[in-house]
Amino acid sequence: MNVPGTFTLGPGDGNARTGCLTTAHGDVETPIFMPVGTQGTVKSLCPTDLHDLKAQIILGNTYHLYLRPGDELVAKLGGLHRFMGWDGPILTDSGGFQVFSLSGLRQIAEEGVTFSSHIDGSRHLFSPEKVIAIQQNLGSDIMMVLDECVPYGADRAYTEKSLALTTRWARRCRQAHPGGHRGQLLFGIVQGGFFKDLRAESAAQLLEIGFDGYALGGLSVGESREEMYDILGDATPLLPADRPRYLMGVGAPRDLLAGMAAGIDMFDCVLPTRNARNGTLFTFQGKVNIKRAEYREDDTPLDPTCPCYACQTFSKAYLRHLYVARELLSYRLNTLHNLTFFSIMMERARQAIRDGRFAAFRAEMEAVYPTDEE
Ligand SMILES: CCNc1nc2cc3[nH]c(NC)nc3cc2c(=O)[nH]1
Ligand SMILES: [Zn+2]
Repeated sequence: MNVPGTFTLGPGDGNARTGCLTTAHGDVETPIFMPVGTQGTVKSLCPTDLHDLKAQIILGNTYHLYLRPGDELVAKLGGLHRFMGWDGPILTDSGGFQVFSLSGLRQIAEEGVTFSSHIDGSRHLFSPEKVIAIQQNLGSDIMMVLDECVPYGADRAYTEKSLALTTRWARRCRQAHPGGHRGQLLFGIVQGGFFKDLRAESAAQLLEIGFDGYALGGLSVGESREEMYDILGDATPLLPADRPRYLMGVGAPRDLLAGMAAGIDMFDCVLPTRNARNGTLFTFQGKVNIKRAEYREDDTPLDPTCPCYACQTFSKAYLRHLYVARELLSYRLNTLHNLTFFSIMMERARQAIRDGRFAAFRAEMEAVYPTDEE
């Protein structure tokens, strides 16, 4: 068993690469898509479902779990793995992004960010030290530093000032969690908005501090696809090739392919789980909007090539009925299917990279997923 944090590169194809990241709860084959389990659950699924669809690692949100049920409680009950019954790797974000996108009345200062809970309005402070303590309590295998996700459209002066603070926070996070502490890894987050020189500065500063992996933050925040790809292509090579590279909040099939082509190893996005709940299903023949009337009498499976329980057991007509009737089973079957699709797509991508045919695989998928509006 390798030491947590060991990252072994496998065959590559252009900038795309395969790898294996060792964590305290098992190895993760990359490139990997991480299902989002915001409040200690991937909505509507049991951990057994996640194992069945070959999920390797899931994401938990520090902001939510800190507010409810509380990180101290989770620690007292044995940590997040035991609490939620998931024995595989868990990555927790640092809450920074949720604070900026969910809470009200937030103030940013040297000490950290103060905010009001979206649940009961109570006031809280997330300092670098605090978010490290929370993630240590949760016992996640990969922790993220506290950062400011610079809003899309921020000017250079704001971006520069924010970057300097984010780097000081990253240093404080590293000091609060020295390398190898209890096998929990710590990833830094590159910011710098859409200014390439600031992105380079951010990456260099984080490298100097030294992290177990490096994330690209501040993307998928409302920018156009071309703006994201421009920064992606420019910033990814700045991240050390021998450490995992994580593109936060991405994404649609097309964006996963672009990320892998640029050399990204890890992804997370609410798309498959959120879209499942609004009836948008992903198949290898393209997207299916299950609520459409055309499926009312369609007795065929959603995707005959899909091994998931929903496709092996039910017709589109039934899936449509459940959705229209707002039945709970609709969320479960749709989520099972969408995460199975993402899991299979990533497995096929890893194999395509190993076989040196990633470009062909990407073209094949893009023919089916031309320009996802997401
Ligand atoms: C770990 C918390 N920090 C942190 N999370 C993020 C989550 C994102 N999710 C999206 N699009 C859905 N962009 C993101 C950027 C960041 C980012 O810049 N920082
Ligand atoms: Zn399926």
